[in-house]
Amino acid sequence: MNFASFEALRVACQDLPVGDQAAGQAVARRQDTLTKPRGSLGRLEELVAWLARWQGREVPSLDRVKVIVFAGSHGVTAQGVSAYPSEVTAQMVANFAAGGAAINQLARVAGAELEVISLDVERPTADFTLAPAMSEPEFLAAVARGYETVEDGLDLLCLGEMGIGNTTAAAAIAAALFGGIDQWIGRGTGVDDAGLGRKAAAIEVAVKLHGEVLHDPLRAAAAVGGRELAAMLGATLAARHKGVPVLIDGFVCTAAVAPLGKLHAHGLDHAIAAHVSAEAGHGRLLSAMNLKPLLDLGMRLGEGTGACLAVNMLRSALACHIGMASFADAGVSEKAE
Ligand SMILES: Cc1cc2ncn([C@H]3O[C@H](COP(=O)(O)O)[C@@H](O)[C@H]3O)c2cc1C
Ligand SMILES: O=C(O)c1cccnc1
Repeated sequence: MNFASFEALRVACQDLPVGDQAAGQAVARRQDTLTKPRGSLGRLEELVAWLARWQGREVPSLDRVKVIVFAGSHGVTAQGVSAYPSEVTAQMVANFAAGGAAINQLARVAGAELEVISLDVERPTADFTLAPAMSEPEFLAAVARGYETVEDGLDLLCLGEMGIGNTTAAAAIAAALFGGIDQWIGRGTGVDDAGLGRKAAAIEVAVKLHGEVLHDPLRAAAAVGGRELAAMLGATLAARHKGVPVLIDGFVCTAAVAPLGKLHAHGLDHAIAAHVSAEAGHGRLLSAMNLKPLLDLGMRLGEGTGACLAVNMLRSALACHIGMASFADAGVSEKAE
C-alpha cells in the first residue's frame, strides 16, 4: 500500500469497514446460553464479541497472534530528553533478535510470533525543535511500511515500539491533538526533574515552530512524531482493512494511533487498550480517546509488553466461550423467572 500524500492517507483513514456486527451479536447470544449467570464473565464476554466482530466470524480464533515491534531513532534526543543514550535503540534491536528482551519472553508465553521492524534506526528523524521530524514522503513511507507488515489471516495484532526519546514524541503528538503540554510529560526511561523540564521545553518550542500544521493529526504526526509511531499508525489502519483486531500497548503506542481516532469517530473500534502504563500522561490520553484499559500493572516499558500480557486474557475469554456447556446441554436449571 502506497500513500501518495497526506490527503490520500486521510481518505484511507476516513473510509473504514465497520466489521461484522452480526458475528458480534451471535457471540453475545451464545454467551447468554452458557452455564453462568448472564453477564457474569463481565468484560471477558465483550472481548469475545469484539474479536468476532473484527475477525468477521462467529467463532473467533487466536491461532495466529503476532507482536510487531517497530523501532526508530529520534533527533530530539539531542535535547537531553531521555535517561538513556540513543544508541540503545539499535542495541535493543539486536537484543530482540537474540531473544534477550522482555518482549521475547512475554511473546513466547502468550503464544505470539514476534517480528521486529527497524525503520532506519541508524538514521534519526530530524530534531523537531528545529525542523519537522519527517518530511511528508518520509512519514508516508513509514506509514506504508507499517501497513505492509500486517499479513492477511492474522487473528490478532499486538503493537510494540522501541525508540529512545519516543515518549517525548508521543507527548508532542498528544499536545498537538488534545492541547496542553505539561499533562503529557512523563519520566519515560526515568529522567529526573531537570529532564522533565527539558521534555516540556522541547515540546513548547515544537508547538510554536509547527503550530500551523498541528491542527491536522497526520501533519502533526509527521512534524513531531517518529517513524516507529507512523508505522504503528499504518499497521493499525491495515489491520482494520484486513480483519485483524489490535491490542494497543502503552503511552507511545496510544499516541501513535491517536490520529486515526481523531480522523474517524470509530477509527479505533477494532483496537483495545491492553493496559494503562505508569507513564504520567497515559491514563489521561486513554480517557481523552475513550479507551478503557484492560490491565493496570504499573508497567512502563513499551516494546508491546502490556499488549502481549493481555493476549493471555483474550485466550482465557475465548476458552470460556468455546468450551463452556450451555444450560440445555449440561442439564443446569436456568434462572427462575
Ligand atoms: C534498555 C531499554 C529497553 C527498552 N525497551 C523499551 N524501552 C522504552 O523506552 C523508550 C522511551 O523512553 P524515553 O522517551 O525516556 O527514551 C522507548 O525505547 C521505549 O520503547 C526501553 C528503554 C531502554 C533504556
Ligand atoms: O507507556 C509507554 O509506552 C512507555 C513508557 C515508558 C517508556 N517507554 C514506553
